[in-house]
Amino acid sequence: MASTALWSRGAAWLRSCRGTALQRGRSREAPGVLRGRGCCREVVATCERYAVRRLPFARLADGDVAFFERLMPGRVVTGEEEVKPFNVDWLKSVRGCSQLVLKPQTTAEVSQILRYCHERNLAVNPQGGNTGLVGGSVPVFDEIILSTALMNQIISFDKVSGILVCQAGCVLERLNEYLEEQGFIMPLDLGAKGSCHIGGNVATNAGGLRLLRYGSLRGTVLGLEVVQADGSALDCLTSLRKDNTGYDLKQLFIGSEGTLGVITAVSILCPQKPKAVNLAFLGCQSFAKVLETFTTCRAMLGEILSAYEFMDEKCMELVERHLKLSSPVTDSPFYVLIETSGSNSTHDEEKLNNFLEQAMASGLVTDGTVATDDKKIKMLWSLRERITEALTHEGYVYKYDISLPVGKLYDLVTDMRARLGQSAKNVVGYGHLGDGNLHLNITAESYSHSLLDAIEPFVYEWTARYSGSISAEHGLGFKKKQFIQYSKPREAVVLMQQFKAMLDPKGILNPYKTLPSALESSTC
Ligand SMILES: O=C(O)CC[C@@H](O)C(=O)O
Ligand SMILES: [Zn+2]
Repeated sequence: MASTALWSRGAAWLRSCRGTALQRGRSREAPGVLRGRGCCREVVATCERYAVRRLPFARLADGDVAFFERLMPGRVVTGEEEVKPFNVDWLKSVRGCSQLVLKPQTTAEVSQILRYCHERNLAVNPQGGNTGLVGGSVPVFDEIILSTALMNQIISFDKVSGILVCQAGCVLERLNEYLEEQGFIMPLDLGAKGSCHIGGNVATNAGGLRLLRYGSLRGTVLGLEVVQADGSALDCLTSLRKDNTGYDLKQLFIGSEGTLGVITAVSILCPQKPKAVNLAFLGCQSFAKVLETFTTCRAMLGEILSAYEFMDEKCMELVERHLKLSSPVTDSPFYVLIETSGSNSTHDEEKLNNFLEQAMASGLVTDGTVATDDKKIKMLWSLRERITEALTHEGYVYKYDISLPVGKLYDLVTDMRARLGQSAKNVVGYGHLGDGNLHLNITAESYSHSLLDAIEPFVYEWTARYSGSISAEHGLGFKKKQFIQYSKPREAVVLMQQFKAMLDPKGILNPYKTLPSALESSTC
């Protein structure tokens, strides 16, 4: 974590980067190229704001397309309409201008694609299910899109060890369904499970709803197969739980957002499917009570506690209004979801009931409902999982994914609300309280530069003041990369840039993402 002194230096570093590069950016090609190719207003604005300009990669030529068509006939997409959905992120806030999507099926094909692009100096945007929220999964300019959509084979599952080996393009929910049939589950669960790919999950080190119980992918991913920028395959696809031979290289690729290599296969340790799952959905009258309820339930439920999520009343109002869902618990400023996963339903229900009785008696909780059957559990989870979707109905959404000491989590929402007053439509807070992860979302009718100025860098300064992280689980992608120094000291960023330069000397892999580029930092 960056110390306060380093952070102050970091802020000055950022300001000087913006000043210098902006002036250069204006006189060069980026904004013109973007406008000419129909990029959306926000990406033009963001490129101007952070002086992102197209790096001197080669431009796609007819000969390149012909090469790929020979390599994988029928899996090369060039039609403008067909390429369109791959060019825009799920939030529709970042839009690239790629003219080519490649859909390899094998690691050998990924190798051949990257070897060719490396030689030709063509930039590549690796893309999984395209569910990212920071503009990391779509091209910024005309990068070739390398989609893992057809790399969707399960390679093996070992029932004794619970280790699954699969290709990177497997959809998370499909993997979970497959495992459930064998009495196991994925250690990861998130709202986008129906479309996100496991390779993308690993590349962003996605956190999600089960992290409290099963830990992060940094612990559950045992091995990776990665294709490097020059096309050479790196086989670290071990299924060993213990392996202390040299550096753990896979960790470098977990959370690297496709900037260091393309993940083609994953080996992952999967937990046993719990025999009994219960869900309590409760109303609390203050955030202090949300915190105390967490402390109490953790102490009383012990190892069967598998999730502790919270949302504020504004989230609930939007979910009910836009998605026509109806909450069985109402009239509370805060709501919490407490999930238990265990092996004995009688024992677990008894523990949960004891906790609920105490929580009600002491006034921690004022209302609530408990679900033990699948249908009701799913319905209650959807009130929390679909907040992201509900927010998109409100107009433009400014998203922040912050790690903080748990006691400070909601203060940021309150301070932001006071700061923005009527200039924002909604300022809402929800997230993975058990992991100290706040999702602060601000909505407005449409994108506005002045509202962004009121939010940033205030939100990052606030986070750094309490030694938090400006990206808990979504990554930095395109939208947040210029703010990395609020959470990392300059020395760490320089080291990261050195790793990038070593593994991808031409910078062809997911350029303009995750790190302030060497070009920009060299101007500082
Ligand atoms: O939309 C968001 O800000 C959060 C999305 C996701 O991480 C969640 O926890 O629902
Ligand atoms: Zn989340």
